[in-house]
This record gives sequence, structure tokens and C-alpha cells, in this order.
Amino acid sequence: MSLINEIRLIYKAAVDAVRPGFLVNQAIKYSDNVVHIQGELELAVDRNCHVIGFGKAVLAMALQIDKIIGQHIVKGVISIPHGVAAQYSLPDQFLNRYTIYEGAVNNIPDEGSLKATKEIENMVANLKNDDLLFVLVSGGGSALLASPAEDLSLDEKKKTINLLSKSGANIQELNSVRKKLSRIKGGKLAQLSYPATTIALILSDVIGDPLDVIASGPTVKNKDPANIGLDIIQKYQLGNQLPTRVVECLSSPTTSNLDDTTFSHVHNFLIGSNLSALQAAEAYANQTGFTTAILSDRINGEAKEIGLQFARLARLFAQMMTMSNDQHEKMEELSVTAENLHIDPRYCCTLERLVRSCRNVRKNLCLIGGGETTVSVRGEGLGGRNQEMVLSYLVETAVEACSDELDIVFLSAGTDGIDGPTAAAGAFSCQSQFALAQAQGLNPRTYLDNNDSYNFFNLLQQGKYHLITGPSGTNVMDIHVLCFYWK
Ligand SMILES: Nc1ncnc2c1ncn2[C@@H]1O[C@H](COP(=O)(O)OP(=O)(O)OP(=O)(O)O)[C@@H](O)[C@H]1O
Ligand SMILES: O=C(O)[C@H](O)CO
Repeated sequence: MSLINEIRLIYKAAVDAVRPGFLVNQAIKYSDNVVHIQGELELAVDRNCHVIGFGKAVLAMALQIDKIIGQHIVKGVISIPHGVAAQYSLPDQFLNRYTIYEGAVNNIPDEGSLKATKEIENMVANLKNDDLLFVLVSGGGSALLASPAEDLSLDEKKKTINLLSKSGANIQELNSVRKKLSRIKGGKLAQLSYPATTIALILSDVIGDPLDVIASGPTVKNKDPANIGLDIIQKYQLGNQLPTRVVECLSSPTTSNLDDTTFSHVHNFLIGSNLSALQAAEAYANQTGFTTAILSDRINGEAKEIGLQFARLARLFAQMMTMSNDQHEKMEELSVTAENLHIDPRYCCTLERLVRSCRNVRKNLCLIGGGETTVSVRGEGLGGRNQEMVLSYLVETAVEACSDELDIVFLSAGTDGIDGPTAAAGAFSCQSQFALAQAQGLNPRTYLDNNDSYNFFNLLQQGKYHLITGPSGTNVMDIHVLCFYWK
């Protein structure tokens, strides 16, 4: 099998492990009218069960819940992105129980999100004491669950989030503002469902898996300070550009009128994360004979810079694997690169031991990382954060050949199968690529400078180094795989 195809299978193992249906099945076991959730909670389900969901992955989650306890579900309402329903064949009994709304084109809340949220609010507000509510949550949920606070309009909210997003606000900041401007985010959905037992199953698309941030934490107590919204708009100097009513709403002192006891009916479960995907990738790579290491599940920063750091790591590891002399100097370099890649510096000694063992017994090495980078798009080209990272890696590794004794292959790809506004999930890089590009008259640096990574990989060897999978129906951010094979 080609090296690229081997890595393709490692990626596939990662994505398969975080498919929503699989994760729900893993989290919920059913027997004799009782569900056991992650081995932590047991609940009788021979009562009226309701399901709500919002996010890119929740249709598949709902289908699986329905397979497990469909006979107990009286009603479900889910809010999913446009076009997702058509990708599934939905059984009649599912369609009879569920109302499915599609909305949030380009991840921006719209009429579809508003309608879905209204129906969710109505349903949840009418729950009785002994009803059971399942809440399915995944990335994209913030835009799919939209209920503007007080008398704000959707346009005012959208304008605020757009301005913040363009100013470079991170997801924590965006969602803190979203919580202040919402009637349902930041734990307020849980307030509405009280006192019905509420079980949230959450698939994380945020670094560090902060439950209060994922989809703006509708079932999680909001711990943001009261003035956070104003602080954020001041930080980005947006005060003058925002509608007056938004500024008034952000200035209101309340974060949440919920005390801890009000959350006693809520149980939040993280059912999948980037780390789950990385662990599955590692297990698969191990089975296929690699020595493996998970570097970090928190890799973030500018994609171009992270690509460069991976190139440094590749060069460093290649040297450490093939040279037998003293490696003290290399360790210093390793700890600097590791820090830049958000790898725990204490882990460097373990990595050094792994490299040494690979050198001694000539075993192949597979390093796995994950997280989510950003791209400040300044060029006119087409690309995504993963393809940009790989192109930057290629530009950097091309400066000097990494090793004569090793083949080194790098992949970066989104677990959702979609990298930015392109048809690819990500791209591969290997040592021969620079020469191949030159032979075709393609200058990687020019494409990188123009943020045109998609077109570079599309033209190079007729797209041979693109990873194209189609949408995977899940999203736990991105995965990076760096493999060293003895020739
Ligand atoms: N030409 C380009 N080159 C590189 N990256 C780009 C380009 N155009 C847009 N992007 C990046 O693509 C991202 C937007 O794509 P996408 O809609 O997949 O992001 P997202 O909604 O944050 O993704 P996800 O759903 O995977 O979290 C942004 O991070 C943006 O910087
Ligand atoms: O919906 C959202 O808020 C983002 O995808 C983070 O979860």
C-alpha cells in the first residue's frame, strides 16, 4: 500500500471513532426500560421522553437515540444545517416523531434557526416534572439555536457576531457575547426545562472541551462575569459600530439568574472530542506497526505558522532518528518547537525516548496531533486552514531535504471532511513534492502567499495529494499526522 494510503486509513479510523451515531451508541446502553449513560447515570425511560438537538451532527445523533429508545420518544425537534437531511434515509417512524428544521446557511442564524428555536422553547417550557428531555449538542449549535434576548432583532445579533468575528474574536469571546444576547444560551435552556430531568449529550468542537462554550452552553451554568460582553466589545473597539440595543443588552448586569440547585435536574455528558479521534488514530497506527505518540489535542494558532513548526519537527525527528551522536542540542530545539505546537514540554523526554527506540530497532514512527488553527486571509485564492498548513509545511521542508534514510509524510485534515470553502478535507505532503511542483512550474510560495492552497494541491499531479472524502457528518476539529518510514 502507498504511504499516503496508509495515512488515509489512519485518518479514516479517527473519523469513524467520532461518528455521531457510534458515539451515542457508546454512551447510552438500554435494557429493561432503563438507560445507562456512560456508566454514570441510570434512568427509567418508561415515561414521556422528548428529544431536542441543534448542531451539525445532531441528525445522526437523533437517529441513533431513536434506534435505542424510539418507543419511548413522544416528540423530537432538531435544528440542523441546510442540506443535511437529504444525506440520510430517514425511516417513517422517525419522521412521524421528529420535526426537522434546516437553517443557518454559512453558519449564520436565519429564519430557519428562529423557527426551530421557537418550537424547541415551546416544547421544553411545557415539559412536566416526570418527563425526560434529551438535548443533543454539537458544533454549529450556536447559529442553529437562535432566540434573541429582550427586544433585539436577529439582524442586530447577526451584525454583532459578524463584526466580532471579522475583528478576530475567538470562539470563547464570540459565545460569551452570544450568551448575553440570547434567551436560551448560557444555561437558559436548562432553566426552561426545569424540573424535567435533562440529559445533554455533547460532541465537542472546541479546544479543551469547555462545555459552557460548545454551542454557547445552553444546558450549562454560565460562569462568565456580568460585564464580559462590554469588555469584549471594548477590546475590539466595536462600541460605536454596534446597535444601541445590543450595547444596552451587553451592559445589563445579569449573567444568569440560575443558582446551582436550579441545575440539579441537568446532566451534561461529553460524548466525543478531538482527543477521541486522535486516540482512535493512534490505536489504528499502532495495530499497523507504528510506534506512536499523541502530541497534543490543543494545536492552535495561524495555520501557516503551525505548518512551519511541523516542518521543524519533521526535520528534527528525522535527524534524531538517523544520527547516533549526542542529542542534547536537539532536545533544546525540540522543547522550543514543542512549545510552539502546544505540546506539553514535560512530554519531550518521552518523545526523545520514543525516537531513540525507533532508531535502534528501525521502527516506523507516527506522530498525531489535533486542534484548530486559523487563517488570516489576505490573498485572493481558495483554500482552508489544513491545506494552508500543509502548503506551509511543504515550503519550509523544501528548504532542505529532511533525510535520505526516511520517507516522511504529513497530513492535515478536518474531521468534518470540509476544509474552509473547498471540496477537500485536507492535503498530504511528502519529500518528492517540491521537485514535482517545480517540474510542473508550480511555485508553492506564490500559492501560499495568495492563500491559494486548494488550487496548488488541485493542480499538483492532478490532485494526487488532496484528501477528498465529502462531508463526514461529524466535527471534532482537525487532525494532523506526521509519519516517518524507514526506506
Ligand atoms: N483562501 C483561504 N485559505 C485558507 N483558509 C481559508 C481561506 N478562505 C477561508 N479560509 C478559512 O476557512 C475557515 C472557514 O471555513 P469553515 O466554514 O470550514 O470554518 P468553520 O465554520 O470555522 O469550520 P468548522 O465547521 O470546521 O469549525 C476560516 O477559518 C477561514 O480563515
Ligand atoms: O456552535 C458553536 O458555538 C461553535 O461551533 C462552537 O461549539
